[in-house]
Amino acid sequence: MSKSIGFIGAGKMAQAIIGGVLKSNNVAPEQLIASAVSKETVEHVKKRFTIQVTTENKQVAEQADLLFLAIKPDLHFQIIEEIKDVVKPNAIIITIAAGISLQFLEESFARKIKVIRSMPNTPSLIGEGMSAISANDAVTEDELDEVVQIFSCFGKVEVLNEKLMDAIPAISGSSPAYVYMFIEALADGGVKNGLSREQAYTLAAQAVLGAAKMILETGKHPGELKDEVCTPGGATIEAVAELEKKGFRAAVLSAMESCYQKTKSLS
Ligand SMILES: NC(=O)C1=CN([C@@H]2O[C@H](COP(=O)(O)OP(=O)(O)OC[C@H]3O[C@@H](n4cnc5c(N)ncnc54)[C@H](O)[C@@H]3O)[C@@H](O)[C@H]2O)C=CC1
Ligand SMILES: O=C(O)[C@@H]1CCC=N1
Repeated sequence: MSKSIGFIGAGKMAQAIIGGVLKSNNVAPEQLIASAVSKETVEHVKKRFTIQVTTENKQVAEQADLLFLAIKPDLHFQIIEEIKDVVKPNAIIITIAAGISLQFLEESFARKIKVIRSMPNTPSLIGEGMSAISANDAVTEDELDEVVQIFSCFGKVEVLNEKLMDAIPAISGSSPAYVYMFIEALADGGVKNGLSREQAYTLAAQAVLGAAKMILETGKHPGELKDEVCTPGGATIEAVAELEKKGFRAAVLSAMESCYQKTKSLS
């Protein structure tokens, strides 16, 4: 990959993608450029990743073949106004924002332009991201393959019909937050039972990682894997019964519904 990759916005998610792309060794730091408003942020990003940085969004837009809009949803219109006349004619614009549709991007640029709607997540930083992407019809198959390759540098990627994109924050974009809450709660329980904090985080996080990998690598149904842990008359089924009584699954579904509705309201 020899193209220039630009990021307008250099916050948490942009840095996770930059870190993941560089970790893959498929892209050199000189190919990346990022802009942010504050000098502190650009200096921090430069020091952390040794990529090009600027406080001028137009400089990124002029240079990038693949241009990530890594800004809050409500800033898209304003920033597209700022850059739309200097974006390269064949550039592919990739938003990572919740709720920003392909139609909104096309209309904001007010011309036929190659646009991709994506929803990554923060584990991209360590190459374990999960992203979903959707392209408009101006993006060719070869270009989409190239974008998939970039996203694959920092994790798994699914190409979806855009009508499913509002569902993605709830299941994989935002869900690391709920998983961290679960790990924190597991660790609190471990500490309550006498483990050190450090031991508790290691034990809890590795159990979650291992359980997730069992689903991906064995292809077994999560219910079957759960049943394998529950010894008849044993300790696990007591915990499972308590989680059911306290509405664990219902709480997750209800949280996801709130996330989905909020995502839809952002569009
Ligand atoms: N944090 C997460 O886990 C995920 C976030 N996203 C999406 O990523 C986007 C950014 O979110 P975060 O990185 O979490 O936020 P953040 O607040 O960490 O980063 C936002 C960045 O935008 C920059 N910015 C603000 N105004 C600007 C302007 N006028 N010109 C250039 N840059 C400007 C800020 O300097 C900052 O670097 C959001 O749209 C969010 O929906 C998507 C998936 C996961
Ligand atoms: O909280 C948000 O709106 C973004 C979208 C997915 C993760 N963070």
